[in-house]
Amino acid sequence: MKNYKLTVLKGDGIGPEIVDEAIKALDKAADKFGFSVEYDYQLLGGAAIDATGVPLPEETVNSCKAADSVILGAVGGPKWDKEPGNNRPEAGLLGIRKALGLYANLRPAVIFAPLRGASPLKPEIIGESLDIMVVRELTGGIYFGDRGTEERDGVKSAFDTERYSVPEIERIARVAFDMAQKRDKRLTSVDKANVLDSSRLWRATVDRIAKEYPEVQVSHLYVDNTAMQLVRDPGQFDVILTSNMFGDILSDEASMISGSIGMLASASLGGSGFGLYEPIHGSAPDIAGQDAANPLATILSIAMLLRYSLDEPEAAKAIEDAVAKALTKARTRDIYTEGCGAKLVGCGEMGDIVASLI
Ligand SMILES: NC(=O)c1ccc[n+]([C@@H]2O[C@H](COP(=O)([O-])OP(=O)(O)OC[C@H]3O[C@@H](n4cnc5c(N)ncnc54)[C@H](O)[C@@H]3O)[C@@H](O)[C@H]2O)c1
Ligand SMILES: CC(C)[C@H](C(=O)O)[C@@H](O)C(=O)O
Ligand SMILES: [Mg+2]
Repeated sequence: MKNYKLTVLKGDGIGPEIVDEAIKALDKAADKFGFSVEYDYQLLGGAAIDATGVPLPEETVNSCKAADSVILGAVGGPKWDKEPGNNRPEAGLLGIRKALGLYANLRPAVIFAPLRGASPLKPEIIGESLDIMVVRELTGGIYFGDRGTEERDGVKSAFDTERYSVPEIERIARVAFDMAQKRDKRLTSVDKANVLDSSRLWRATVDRIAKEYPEVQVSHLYVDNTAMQLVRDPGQFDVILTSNMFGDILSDEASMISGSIGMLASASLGGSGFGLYEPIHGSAPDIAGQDAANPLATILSIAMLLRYSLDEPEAAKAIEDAVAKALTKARTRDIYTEGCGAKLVGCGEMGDIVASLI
């Protein structure tokens, strides 16, 4: 029997609640499809600061490097907001992405049919279906450029630098083009080339890589226009290729079209089979500990893990099908609407229902 070794980083806030439900689904899928999973639980973020003084302990990095892949909940919360920038929980998250070389972040925004009424967009705007893949560069750009705070002549200032090299753009562009080639063959590269040098290099590099993929139809949009187009006509997008910060912002926007940020999964990959799987949302301190969080983004991240890293496509599909079925029976608060026909449940019950349907 195949045995997979996974490092699990529950993190903070709702992190432990949603990860527990995701593990339930994975264990059920393992039973059903005949493989086993070993978990190594490690600390990241605020939980790691409390226990060790730093958001990314070396033991965590070592465990992740020795694992087949990593499952992550979310990090951060008001308790640690006063930590210096390089010791915040979020610095731990950026640190683990960088340490593992996970430069490609896939964030699929799909709408499950039962949730059409939960989307803030009108049905005629959503159209028949919605299936957008945001490909976000994850280990470069302004998140990792030179930064600092300084004071001159009594005036304080701070700066962060957006910097991209040609090889960084080339490798993320290839991920997005490969993805588009397997999907509807439409790729939109999003930048701010009317203002930023880094975006002009991005655009020129994407155009050069595009020549390797003659079947893929490429367009370029400015990020401000993209934010508007996503709610005007989301169906125009297939694959969106963009930088670290623009991808962060646009994927939160795209998530809402699918009904809730609690629905959007993600895979962070580095060119090998190894990956880190996490929901795109944060630690939601406002609902932590209330059994109110939607665990489906994390459960759907497990489906991505099974598909992209563990090569268990049938188990992945079984989880996605179970989520689709579960949505007709039960909903957490964020996706519940009056008259939807499903019952209002907490995080734990939602996880139980999904697991029972696998
Ligand atoms: N990947 C990560 O670990 C990650 C991502 C984003 C934010 N954060 C951190 O999380 C903390 C809170 O940030 P924020 O409030 O801006 O973003 P957030 O995503 O945590 O929450 C935004 C809103 O969405 C709701 N929400 C999020 N996930 C939900 C879920 N699964 N089910 C139901 N509702 C959900 C929250 O209740 C909140 O109202 C901050 O410390 C931030 O830095 C971490
Ligand atoms: C918490 C933060 C560092 C993180 C990011 O900006 O990448 C989050 O918003 C995300 O989308 O995963
Ligand atoms: Mg984000």
